[in-house]
Amino acid sequence: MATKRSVGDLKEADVKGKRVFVRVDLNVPLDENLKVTDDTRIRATVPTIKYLMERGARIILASHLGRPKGVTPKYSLKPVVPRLSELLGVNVEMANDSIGEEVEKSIAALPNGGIVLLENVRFYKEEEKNDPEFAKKLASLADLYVNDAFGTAHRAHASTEGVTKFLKPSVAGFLMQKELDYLVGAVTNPKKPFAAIVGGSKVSSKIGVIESLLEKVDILILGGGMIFTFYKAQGYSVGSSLVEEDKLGLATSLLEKAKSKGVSLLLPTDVVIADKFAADADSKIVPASGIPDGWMGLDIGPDSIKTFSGALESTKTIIWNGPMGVFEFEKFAVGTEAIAKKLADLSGTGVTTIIGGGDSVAAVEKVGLADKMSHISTGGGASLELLEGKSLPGVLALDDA
Ligand SMILES: Nc1ncnc2c1ncn2[C@@H]1O[C@H](COP(=O)(O)OP(=O)(O)O)[C@@H](O)[C@H]1O
Ligand SMILES: O=C(OP(=O)(O)O)[C@H](O)COP(=O)(O)O
Repeated sequence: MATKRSVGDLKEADVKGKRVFVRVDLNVPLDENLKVTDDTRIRATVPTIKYLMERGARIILASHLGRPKGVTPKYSLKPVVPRLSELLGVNVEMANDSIGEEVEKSIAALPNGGIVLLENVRFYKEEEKNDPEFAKKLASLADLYVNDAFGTAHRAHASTEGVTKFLKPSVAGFLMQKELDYLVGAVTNPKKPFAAIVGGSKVSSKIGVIESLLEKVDILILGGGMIFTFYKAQGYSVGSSLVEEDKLGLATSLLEKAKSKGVSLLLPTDVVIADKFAADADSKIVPASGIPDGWMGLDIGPDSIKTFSGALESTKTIIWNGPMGVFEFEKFAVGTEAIAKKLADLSGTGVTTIIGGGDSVAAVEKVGLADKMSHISTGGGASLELLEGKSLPGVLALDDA
Protein backbone atom coordinates (compact mmCIF):
# COMPACT_ATOMS: atom_id res chain seq x y z
CA MET A 1 0.00 0.00 0.00
CA ALA A 2 1.28 3.45 -0.88
CA THR A 3 2.15 5.76 2.00
CA LYS A 4 -0.83 7.83 3.03
CA ARG A 5 -1.16 11.46 4.08
CA SER A 6 -1.29 11.82 7.82
CA VAL A 7 -3.12 14.09 10.21
CA GLY A 8 0.36 15.15 11.33
CA ASP A 9 0.91 16.73 7.88
CA LEU A 10 -2.01 19.09 8.45
CA LYS A 11 -1.05 22.58 9.62
CA GLU A 12 -3.01 24.54 12.24
CA ALA A 13 -4.45 26.70 9.46
CA ASP A 14 -5.76 23.56 7.72
CA VAL A 15 -7.90 22.53 10.68
CA LYS A 16 -8.58 25.59 12.85
CA GLY A 17 -12.34 26.14 13.04
CA LYS A 18 -12.88 23.32 10.51
CA ARG A 19 -15.29 20.47 11.08
CA VAL A 20 -13.14 17.32 11.10
CA PHE A 21 -14.88 13.94 10.76
CA VAL A 22 -12.74 11.44 12.69
CA ARG A 23 -13.63 7.76 12.23
CA VAL A 24 -12.45 5.88 15.31
CA ASP A 25 -12.96 2.30 16.50
CA LEU A 26 -14.76 2.56 19.83
CA ASN A 27 -16.10 -0.98 19.50
CA VAL A 28 -15.15 -1.85 23.08
CA PRO A 29 -16.29 -4.78 25.20
CA LEU A 30 -19.18 -3.96 27.57
CA ASP A 31 -20.48 -6.01 30.49
CA GLU A 32 -24.16 -6.77 31.14
CA ASN A 33 -24.54 -3.38 32.86
CA LEU A 34 -23.10 -1.68 29.75
CA LYS A 35 -19.89 -0.80 31.58
CA VAL A 36 -16.73 -0.67 29.47
CA THR A 37 -14.58 -3.66 30.51
CA ASP A 38 -11.49 -2.74 28.50
CA ASP A 39 -10.61 0.80 27.42
CA THR A 40 -7.66 0.00 25.13
CA ARG A 41 -9.43 1.22 22.01
CA ILE A 42 -10.60 4.41 23.75
CA ARG A 43 -7.07 5.21 24.95
CA ALA A 44 -5.71 4.51 21.48
CA THR A 45 -7.82 7.29 19.93
CA VAL A 46 -6.47 10.00 22.24
CA PRO A 47 -3.31 11.21 20.36
CA THR A 48 -5.21 12.08 17.15
CA ILE A 49 -8.11 13.74 18.97
CA LYS A 50 -5.79 15.78 21.24
CA TYR A 51 -3.73 16.88 18.25
CA LEU A 52 -6.85 18.19 16.53
CA MET A 53 -8.22 19.76 19.72
CA GLU A 54 -4.99 21.64 20.33
CA ARG A 55 -5.18 23.05 16.80
CA GLY A 56 -8.71 24.33 17.23
CA ALA A 57 -10.55 21.80 15.06
CA ARG A 58 -14.25 21.12 15.65
CA ILE A 59 -14.23 17.38 16.05
CA ILE A 60 -16.94 14.94 14.97
CA LEU A 61 -16.19 11.43 16.20
CA ALA A 62 -17.87 8.46 14.51
CA SER A 63 -17.71 4.76 15.33
CA HIS A 64 -19.68 1.54 15.33
CA LEU A 65 -20.22 -0.71 18.33
CA GLY A 66 -21.06 -4.39 17.89
CA ARG A 67 -23.16 -5.67 15.03
CA PRO A 68 -26.64 -4.21 15.64
CA LYS A 69 -29.55 -4.85 13.34
CA GLY A 70 -31.17 -1.43 13.31
CA VAL A 71 -31.39 0.90 16.29
CA THR A 72 -30.62 -1.17 19.40
CA PRO A 73 -30.12 0.66 22.73
CA LYS A 74 -27.61 -1.88 24.06
CA TYR A 75 -25.32 -0.98 21.15
CA SER A 76 -25.40 2.75 21.88
CA LEU A 77 -22.00 4.47 22.11
CA LYS A 78 -23.12 6.38 25.24
CA PRO A 79 -21.18 4.11 27.65
CA VAL A 80 -17.84 5.19 26.17
CA VAL A 81 -18.44 8.92 26.76
CA PRO A 82 -17.36 9.15 30.45
CA ARG A 83 -14.01 7.43 29.87
CA LEU A 84 -13.35 9.32 26.64
CA SER A 85 -14.13 12.65 28.33
CA GLU A 86 -11.90 11.75 31.26
CA LEU A 87 -8.96 10.83 29.01
CA LEU A 88 -9.32 14.01 26.94
CA GLY A 89 -9.97 16.29 29.90
CA VAL A 90 -13.06 17.83 28.25
CA ASN A 91 -16.74 17.02 28.06
CA VAL A 92 -17.46 15.01 24.93
CA GLU A 93 -20.98 15.70 23.77
CA MET A 94 -23.09 12.67 22.76
CA ALA A 95 -25.31 13.07 19.69
CA ASN A 96 -28.63 11.25 19.50
CA ASP A 97 -28.02 10.08 15.92
CA SER A 98 -25.28 9.91 13.32
CA ILE A 99 -26.96 12.05 10.66
CA GLY A 100 -29.85 14.52 10.49
CA GLU A 101 -30.93 17.94 11.66
CA GLU A 102 -30.30 17.53 15.40
CA VAL A 103 -26.78 16.35 14.69
CA GLU A 104 -26.18 19.25 12.33
CA LYS A 105 -27.33 21.66 15.04
CA SER A 106 -24.95 20.16 17.61
CA ILE A 107 -22.09 20.45 15.15
CA ALA A 108 -22.96 24.03 14.23
CA ALA A 109 -22.77 24.90 17.93
CA LEU A 110 -19.37 23.24 18.45
CA PRO A 111 -16.66 25.67 19.54
CA ASN A 112 -13.10 25.33 18.22
CA GLY A 113 -11.58 22.36 20.06
CA GLY A 114 -15.05 20.99 20.91
CA ILE A 115 -15.99 17.34 20.38
CA VAL A 116 -19.23 15.58 19.53
CA LEU A 117 -19.56 11.78 19.33
CA LEU A 118 -22.11 10.56 16.81
CA GLU A 119 -24.37 7.64 17.72
CA ASN A 120 -23.47 4.16 16.37
CA VAL A 121 -23.20 4.46 12.59
CA ARG A 122 -24.34 0.82 12.26
CA PHE A 123 -27.81 1.80 13.46
CA TYR A 124 -28.21 2.49 9.73
CA LYS A 125 -27.98 -0.59 7.51
CA GLU A 126 -26.60 1.74 4.85
CA GLU A 127 -23.33 1.95 6.81
CA GLU A 128 -22.26 -1.66 6.19
CA LYS A 129 -23.67 -1.54 2.66
CA ASN A 130 -21.36 1.41 1.97
CA ASP A 131 -24.37 3.24 0.59
CA PRO A 132 -23.20 6.38 -1.28
CA GLU A 133 -26.22 8.45 -0.17
CA PHE A 134 -25.52 7.64 3.49
CA ALA A 135 -21.81 8.35 2.99
CA LYS A 136 -22.75 11.70 1.43
CA LYS A 137 -24.92 12.54 4.45
CA LEU A 138 -22.08 11.73 6.83
CA ALA A 139 -19.67 13.74 4.70
CA SER A 140 -22.01 16.75 4.64
CA LEU A 141 -21.42 17.12 8.40
CA ALA A 142 -17.73 17.95 7.94
CA ASP A 143 -15.01 19.72 5.97
CA LEU A 144 -12.29 17.06 6.10
CA TYR A 145 -11.78 13.44 7.10
CA VAL A 146 -9.40 11.54 9.34
CA ASN A 147 -9.50 7.76 9.61
CA ASP A 148 -8.01 6.46 12.85
CA ALA A 149 -10.12 3.28 13.01
CA PHE A 150 -7.47 0.68 12.26
CA GLY A 151 -9.68 -2.02 13.81
CA THR A 152 -12.31 -1.36 11.13
CA ALA A 153 -9.97 -0.61 8.22
CA HIS A 154 -10.70 -4.02 6.64
CA ARG A 155 -14.35 -3.01 6.19
CA ALA A 156 -15.41 -1.00 3.13
CA HIS A 157 -18.23 0.78 4.92
CA ALA A 158 -19.75 4.24 4.45
CA SER A 159 -17.86 5.81 7.38
CA THR A 160 -14.55 4.09 6.56
CA GLU A 161 -14.50 4.15 2.77
CA GLY A 162 -17.53 5.74 1.10
CA VAL A 163 -17.18 9.04 2.92
CA THR A 164 -13.68 9.66 1.51
CA LYS A 165 -15.20 10.20 -1.94
CA PHE A 166 -16.93 13.34 -0.65
CA LEU A 167 -14.35 14.78 1.77
CA LYS A 168 -10.94 16.17 0.91
CA PRO A 169 -8.45 15.86 2.33
CA SER A 170 -8.94 12.34 3.71
CA VAL A 171 -5.97 11.41 5.85
CA ALA A 172 -4.79 8.75 8.30
CA GLY A 173 -4.79 9.34 12.05
CA PHE A 174 -1.81 8.62 14.30
CA LEU A 175 -3.14 5.25 15.51
CA MET A 176 -3.75 4.09 11.95
CA GLN A 177 -0.21 5.10 11.02
CA LYS A 178 1.34 3.47 14.08
CA GLU A 179 -0.47 0.18 13.49
CA LEU A 180 0.47 0.08 9.81
CA ASP A 181 4.09 1.03 10.47
CA TYR A 182 4.46 -1.81 12.94
CA LEU A 183 2.34 -4.51 11.37
CA VAL A 184 3.30 -4.13 7.73
CA GLY A 185 6.94 -4.67 8.72
CA ALA A 186 6.33 -7.46 11.20
CA VAL A 187 3.90 -9.56 9.22
CA THR A 188 5.07 -9.09 5.65
CA ASN A 189 8.58 -10.19 6.54
CA PRO A 190 8.24 -12.19 9.76
CA LYS A 191 11.11 -13.94 11.48
CA LYS A 192 10.47 -17.69 11.12
CA PRO A 193 9.19 -20.06 12.35
CA PHE A 194 6.02 -18.03 12.24
CA ALA A 195 2.87 -19.08 14.11
CA ALA A 196 -0.67 -17.73 13.99
CA ILE A 197 -3.23 -18.44 16.70
CA VAL A 198 -6.84 -17.87 15.65
CA GLY A 199 -9.85 -18.20 17.93
CA GLY A 200 -12.81 -16.11 19.02
CA SER A 201 -16.38 -16.15 17.82
CA LYS A 202 -16.32 -14.41 14.41
CA VAL A 203 -16.00 -17.78 12.71
CA SER A 204 -17.52 -16.93 9.35
CA SER A 205 -15.32 -13.88 8.82
CA LYS A 206 -12.12 -15.50 10.08
CA ILE A 207 -12.31 -19.04 8.71
CA GLY A 208 -11.72 -17.60 5.22
CA VAL A 209 -8.52 -15.95 6.44
CA ILE A 210 -7.10 -19.35 7.34
CA GLU A 211 -6.71 -20.30 3.69
CA SER A 212 -4.27 -17.44 3.05
CA LEU A 213 -2.60 -17.92 6.43
CA LEU A 214 -1.61 -21.40 5.34
CA GLU A 215 0.57 -19.74 2.67
CA LYS A 216 2.39 -17.65 5.28
CA VAL A 217 2.75 -19.53 8.54
CA ASP A 218 4.64 -22.59 9.72
CA ILE A 219 2.27 -23.33 12.58
CA LEU A 220 -1.44 -22.55 12.78
CA ILE A 221 -3.17 -23.03 16.11
CA LEU A 222 -6.95 -22.91 16.29
CA GLY A 223 -9.05 -22.36 19.40
CA GLY A 224 -12.22 -20.60 20.54
CA GLY A 225 -15.46 -20.91 18.64
CA MET A 226 -13.53 -21.69 15.45
CA ILE A 227 -12.78 -25.32 16.30
CA PHE A 228 -16.23 -26.91 16.30
CA THR A 229 -16.75 -26.39 12.58
CA PHE A 230 -13.52 -28.34 12.07
CA TYR A 231 -14.61 -31.06 14.51
CA LYS A 232 -17.95 -31.46 12.83
CA ALA A 233 -16.25 -31.59 9.42
CA GLN A 234 -14.23 -34.53 10.79
CA GLY A 235 -17.40 -36.31 11.86
CA TYR A 236 -17.24 -35.56 15.60
CA SER A 237 -20.42 -34.70 17.46
CA VAL A 238 -20.21 -31.14 18.80
CA GLY A 239 -23.34 -30.90 20.94
CA SER A 240 -24.65 -27.34 20.96
CA SER A 241 -21.25 -25.72 20.33
CA LEU A 242 -20.89 -22.83 17.88
CA VAL A 243 -20.83 -24.27 14.33
CA GLU A 244 -20.97 -22.68 10.90
CA GLU A 245 -22.81 -25.36 8.95
CA ASP A 246 -22.09 -23.75 5.60
CA LYS A 247 -18.33 -23.80 6.27
CA LEU A 248 -17.97 -27.56 6.83
CA GLY A 249 -16.65 -28.15 3.30
CA LEU A 250 -14.19 -25.29 3.68
CA ALA A 251 -12.97 -26.71 7.00
CA THR A 252 -12.28 -30.09 5.39
CA SER A 253 -10.39 -28.52 2.51
CA LEU A 254 -8.35 -26.38 4.91
CA LEU A 255 -7.26 -29.47 6.85
CA GLU A 256 -6.16 -31.06 3.57
CA LYS A 257 -4.42 -27.93 2.40
CA ALA A 258 -2.47 -27.65 5.67
CA LYS A 259 -1.26 -31.21 5.20
CA SER A 260 -0.18 -30.67 1.60
CA LYS A 261 1.61 -27.40 2.49
CA GLY A 262 3.43 -28.99 5.41
CA VAL A 263 1.88 -26.49 7.83
CA SER A 264 1.40 -27.82 11.32
CA LEU A 265 -2.32 -27.12 11.95
CA LEU A 266 -3.13 -27.78 15.57
CA LEU A 267 -6.66 -28.23 16.85
CA PRO A 268 -7.35 -28.74 20.56
CA THR A 269 -7.42 -32.41 21.52
CA ASP A 270 -9.54 -31.75 24.59
CA VAL A 271 -12.16 -29.14 25.45
CA VAL A 272 -13.94 -27.74 28.47
CA ILE A 273 -17.66 -28.15 27.96
CA ALA A 274 -20.62 -26.50 29.66
CA ASP A 275 -24.28 -27.42 30.07
CA LYS A 276 -25.31 -23.82 29.31
CA PHE A 277 -23.76 -20.55 28.13
CA ALA A 278 -23.35 -19.00 31.56
CA ALA A 279 -20.71 -18.15 34.15
CA ASP A 280 -22.21 -20.68 36.59
CA ALA A 281 -22.63 -23.52 34.09
CA ASP A 282 -21.67 -27.07 35.04
CA SER A 283 -18.45 -27.91 33.28
CA LYS A 284 -16.18 -30.85 32.52
CA ILE A 285 -13.17 -31.68 30.42
CA VAL A 286 -13.67 -34.16 27.57
CA PRO A 287 -11.72 -35.30 24.53
CA ALA A 288 -12.50 -33.28 21.39
CA SER A 289 -14.37 -36.26 19.95
CA GLY A 290 -16.51 -36.70 23.06
CA ILE A 291 -18.85 -33.70 23.35
CA PRO A 292 -22.24 -35.07 24.42
CA ASP A 293 -25.56 -33.74 23.12
CA GLY A 294 -26.81 -30.70 25.01
CA TRP A 295 -23.27 -29.59 25.99
CA MET A 296 -21.16 -26.90 24.35
CA GLY A 297 -17.41 -26.35 24.15
CA LEU A 298 -16.40 -23.09 25.83
CA ASP A 299 -12.63 -23.48 26.32
CA ILE A 300 -9.65 -25.56 25.29
CA GLY A 301 -8.57 -28.29 27.72
CA PRO A 302 -5.32 -28.82 29.67
CA ASP A 303 -3.76 -31.28 27.18
CA SER A 304 -4.30 -28.78 24.38
CA ILE A 305 -2.71 -26.00 26.43
CA LYS A 306 0.35 -28.22 26.89
CA THR A 307 0.57 -29.12 23.20
CA PHE A 308 0.05 -25.54 22.02
CA SER A 309 2.62 -24.18 24.48
CA GLY A 310 5.15 -26.78 23.36
CA ALA A 311 4.61 -25.95 19.69
CA LEU A 312 5.05 -22.23 20.33
CA GLU A 313 8.47 -22.82 21.98
CA SER A 314 10.22 -23.11 18.61
CA THR A 315 8.76 -19.95 17.03
CA LYS A 316 10.27 -16.50 16.38
CA THR A 317 7.04 -14.62 15.50
CA ILE A 318 3.51 -15.21 16.81
CA ILE A 319 0.34 -13.38 15.87
CA TRP A 320 -2.75 -14.08 17.96
CA ASN A 321 -6.33 -13.08 17.29
CA GLY A 322 -9.37 -14.45 19.05
CA PRO A 323 -9.59 -15.82 22.61
CA MET A 324 -9.25 -19.58 23.19
CA GLY A 325 -12.52 -19.67 25.11
CA VAL A 326 -15.29 -17.61 26.67
CA PHE A 327 -12.77 -15.82 28.90
CA GLU A 328 -15.46 -13.42 30.18
CA PHE A 329 -16.59 -16.36 32.40
CA GLU A 330 -13.87 -17.26 34.94
CA LYS A 331 -14.47 -21.00 34.49
CA PHE A 332 -13.69 -20.81 30.79
CA ALA A 333 -10.81 -18.32 30.90
CA VAL A 334 -8.07 -20.85 31.66
CA GLY A 335 -7.03 -21.60 28.06
CA THR A 336 -6.90 -17.94 27.03
CA GLU A 337 -4.93 -16.97 30.14
CA ALA A 338 -2.47 -19.84 29.71
CA ILE A 339 -1.75 -18.85 26.10
CA ALA A 340 -1.39 -15.19 27.16
CA LYS A 341 1.16 -16.23 29.81
CA LYS A 342 3.03 -18.38 27.32
CA LEU A 343 3.28 -15.48 24.84
CA ALA A 344 4.42 -13.11 27.59
CA ASP A 345 7.19 -15.57 28.56
CA LEU A 346 8.25 -16.05 24.94
CA SER A 347 8.32 -12.26 24.45
CA GLY A 348 10.89 -12.12 27.22
CA THR A 349 13.12 -14.49 25.22
CA GLY A 350 13.03 -12.36 22.06
CA VAL A 351 10.05 -13.85 20.24
CA THR A 352 7.93 -11.20 18.47
CA THR A 353 4.41 -11.44 19.89
CA ILE A 354 1.51 -9.56 18.32
CA ILE A 355 -1.96 -9.63 19.86
CA GLY A 356 -4.85 -8.13 17.92
CA GLY A 357 -8.58 -7.69 18.40
CA GLY A 358 -10.90 -6.00 20.87
CA ASP A 359 -11.60 -9.08 22.96
CA SER A 360 -8.17 -10.69 22.66
CA VAL A 361 -6.53 -7.51 23.91
CA ALA A 362 -9.14 -7.25 26.67
CA ALA A 363 -8.21 -10.79 27.76
CA VAL A 364 -4.50 -9.99 27.84
CA GLU A 365 -5.15 -6.71 29.70
CA LYS A 366 -7.30 -8.57 32.22
CA VAL A 367 -4.34 -10.73 33.26
CA GLY A 368 -1.98 -7.73 33.26
CA LEU A 369 0.26 -9.01 30.48
CA ALA A 370 -0.34 -6.44 27.72
CA ASP A 371 2.91 -4.57 28.32
CA LYS A 372 4.90 -7.80 28.01
CA MET A 373 3.87 -8.27 24.36
CA SER A 374 5.79 -6.85 21.37
CA HIS A 375 2.71 -5.18 19.93
CA ILE A 376 -0.88 -4.81 21.07
CA SER A 377 -3.00 -4.11 18.02
CA THR A 378 -6.46 -2.56 18.12
CA GLY A 379 -7.43 -4.66 15.10
CA GLY A 380 -7.96 -8.42 15.03
CA GLY A 381 -9.56 -9.00 11.63
CA ALA A 382 -7.65 -6.00 10.25
CA SER A 383 -4.25 -7.34 11.33
CA LEU A 384 -5.10 -10.82 9.98
CA GLU A 385 -6.05 -9.31 6.61
CA LEU A 386 -2.78 -7.37 6.52
CA LEU A 387 -1.02 -10.63 7.25
CA GLU A 388 -2.85 -12.22 4.33
CA GLY A 389 -1.29 -9.53 2.15
CA LYS A 390 -4.57 -7.77 1.47
CA SER A 391 -4.92 -4.01 1.12
CA LEU A 392 -7.31 -2.57 3.67
CA PRO A 393 -10.12 -0.58 1.98
CA GLY A 394 -10.20 2.00 4.77
CA VAL A 395 -6.53 2.74 4.14
CA LEU A 396 -6.59 2.51 0.35
CA ALA A 397 -9.29 5.19 0.23
CA LEU A 398 -7.10 7.80 1.94
CA ASP A 399 -5.06 10.42 0.04
CA ASP A 400 -1.58 9.33 -1.02
CA ALA A 401 1.29 11.18 0.63
N1 LIG B 1 -15.97 -21.74 22.32
C1 LIG B 1 -16.55 -20.55 22.20
N2 LIG B 1 -17.88 -20.46 22.00
C2 LIG B 1 -18.48 -19.25 21.88
N3 LIG B 1 -17.83 -18.07 21.96
C3 LIG B 1 -16.51 -18.11 22.16
C4 LIG B 1 -15.80 -19.34 22.29
N4 LIG B 1 -14.49 -19.05 22.49
C5 LIG B 1 -14.39 -17.71 22.50
N5 LIG B 1 -15.58 -17.13 22.31
C6 LIG B 1 -15.90 -15.68 22.32
O1 LIG B 1 -15.25 -15.01 21.29
C7 LIG B 1 -15.34 -13.63 21.57
C8 LIG B 1 -14.23 -12.88 20.89
O2 LIG B 1 -14.22 -13.18 19.50
P1 LIG B 1 -13.69 -12.17 18.39
O3 LIG B 1 -14.55 -10.97 18.33
O4 LIG B 1 -13.51 -12.98 17.15
O5 LIG B 1 -12.26 -11.74 18.98
P2 LIG B 1 -11.48 -10.35 18.87
O6 LIG B 1 -12.41 -9.26 19.36
O7 LIG B 1 -10.28 -10.50 19.72
O8 LIG B 1 -11.18 -10.20 17.41
C9 LIG B 1 -15.28 -13.52 23.08
O9 LIG B 1 -16.37 -12.72 23.50
C10 LIG B 1 -15.41 -14.97 23.56
O10 LIG B 1 -16.33 -15.12 24.61
O1 LIG C 1 -13.82 -5.52 16.74
C1 LIG C 1 -13.51 -5.44 15.55
O2 LIG C 1 -12.88 -6.43 14.89
P1 LIG C 1 -11.98 -7.58 15.60
O3 LIG C 1 -12.86 -8.29 16.62
O4 LIG C 1 -11.59 -8.49 14.47
O5 LIG C 1 -10.80 -6.88 16.20
C2 LIG C 1 -13.75 -4.20 14.74
O6 LIG C 1 -14.37 -3.19 15.51
C3 LIG C 1 -14.57 -4.53 13.50
O7 LIG C 1 -15.82 -5.03 13.87
P2 LIG C 1 -16.63 -6.01 12.87
O8 LIG C 1 -15.86 -7.32 12.79
O9 LIG C 1 -18.00 -6.17 13.49
O10 LIG C 1 -16.66 -5.32 11.52
